[in-house]
Amino acid sequence: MPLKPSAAALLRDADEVLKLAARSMFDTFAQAALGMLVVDKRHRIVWISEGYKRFLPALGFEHEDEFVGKPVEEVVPNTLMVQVLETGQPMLVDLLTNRAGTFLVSRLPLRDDSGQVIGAVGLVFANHGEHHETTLQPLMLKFSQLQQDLEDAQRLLAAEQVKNRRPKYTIASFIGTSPAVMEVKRTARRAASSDATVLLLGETGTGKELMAQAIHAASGRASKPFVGINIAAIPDSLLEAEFFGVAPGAYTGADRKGRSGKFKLADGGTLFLDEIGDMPMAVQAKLLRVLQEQEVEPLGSNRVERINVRVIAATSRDLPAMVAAGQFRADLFYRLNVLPLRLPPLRERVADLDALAEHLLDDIARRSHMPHKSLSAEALAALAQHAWPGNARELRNVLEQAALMSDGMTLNVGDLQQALPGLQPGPISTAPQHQAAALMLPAEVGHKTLPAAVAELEAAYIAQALAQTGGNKQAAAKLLGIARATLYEKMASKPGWQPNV
Ligand SMILES: Nc1ncnc2c1ncn2[C@@H]1O[C@H](COP(=O)(O)OP(=O)(O)OP(=O)(O)O)[C@@H](O)[C@H]1O
Repeated sequence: MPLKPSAAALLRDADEVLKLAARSMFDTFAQAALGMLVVDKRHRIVWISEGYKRFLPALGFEHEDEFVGKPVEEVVPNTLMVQVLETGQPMLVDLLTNRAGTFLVSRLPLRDDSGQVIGAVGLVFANHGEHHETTLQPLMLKFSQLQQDLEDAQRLLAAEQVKNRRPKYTIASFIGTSPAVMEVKRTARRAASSDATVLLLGETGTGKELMAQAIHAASGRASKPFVGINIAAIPDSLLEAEFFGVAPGAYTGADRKGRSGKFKLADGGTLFLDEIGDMPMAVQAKLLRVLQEQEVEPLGSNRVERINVRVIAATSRDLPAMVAAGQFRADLFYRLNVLPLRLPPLRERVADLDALAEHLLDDIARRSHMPHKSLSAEALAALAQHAWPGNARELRNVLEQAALMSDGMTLNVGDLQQALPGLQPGPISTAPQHQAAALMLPAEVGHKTLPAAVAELEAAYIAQALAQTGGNKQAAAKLLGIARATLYEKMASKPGWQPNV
């Protein structure tokens, strides 16, 4: 009768079997996997299998001894081995993507007799690029298909974004015929015909972004993208990635596949840098280099990419004062200030108020599917009294609220006061009467040509009609016996036209 083994002997045997099993499994995995590596608890690679050596060139290493001994996170981009060491939790199946390719991997912690994590083993089972006859092939094929679908979707999205980046505005969309605006538009047309950097200066809401899009649309780059970036809206720590992009494998998380920066997205077109005065000094130095070299280096890459981008910058801040205070680099300021364009605040071009309000009310009606509402002459006179610190944007908001809250088709001072409680009624100008009086026939003909005299009479006659109809252009056109469009044309052709102010 065979001897019954003692409990102690059984335990010893089991321990032996387990050790043997562990060693044999280790050898089996080392052979079955494409590659295998072992790290110690301080993250250092202590061993790699024969198969793993195939990945070294793609990871940027020629010899095993340059790789072994290094912390794993430094030499294998995007690895999560450190997480396994820190949590002691295995990751049985994961996809790892880095500059060597995409791989199906497993990561297992190694523990000592007391259960302490003393290291980890990483196994590479399948390489997405290679088609091995393995049981994992269906899974990798599925992954391959999904990745292809994702790339197709990204390409479609990028094409859509380029379409959406086409500018919405032209120089004619910048409403206004006051002398200040006519001068701005003339300079903008000149700017559009060159590739020089434009610096748009002006208070908030004066139309800097609109003008940037308009210059792009009138330039030779109109068919290429217009890309805008609001520097004030982006945290300082993310600005560089936003501008210059991120190389694949440089980061984990959302950026692990890399992404293009705004400079690259705007290649061939125009990059609009809004709120340039809010740019941190460290990024200013890098921006200056990109503007001078027309080259960008994505974060985490050691390759520079050539770009061809026209820059339009804008700010509402006093850049020369910031330069004097050491808050803005003088060299960058001079590099940006090639073609400065100052957009006048609304209070300096009250003559445009009527046309701008009319345009904005038209736009508000179109977007909200409401009927078009007009302003009474008193309402317009009251608007002319206001200082408009928020400029056209503030005017738009006031008109939008007033249009929404009022029932009638004509907005009066009371309607506007609901949206802008401090609004004061203003005097209605009697200028047309003065002009009409001044048009009495002179004692002698000669100091004015006939066309000039006719134009003067026409302007005064139109002004008189508008005054009589309380600024209602439809009614004024009727009184004058011309079409409304003709009236607009005539008004637009007269710089500085101030019918009601
Ligand atoms: N001259 C103009 N003609 C027509 N619309 C205008 C004009 N100026 C401004 N607007 C309108 O006013 C709003 C604000 O303009 P925009 O965003 O271009 O101003 P901004 O100067 O860039 O402002 P911020 O400095 O606050 O960014 C927009 O809806 C724009 O279409």
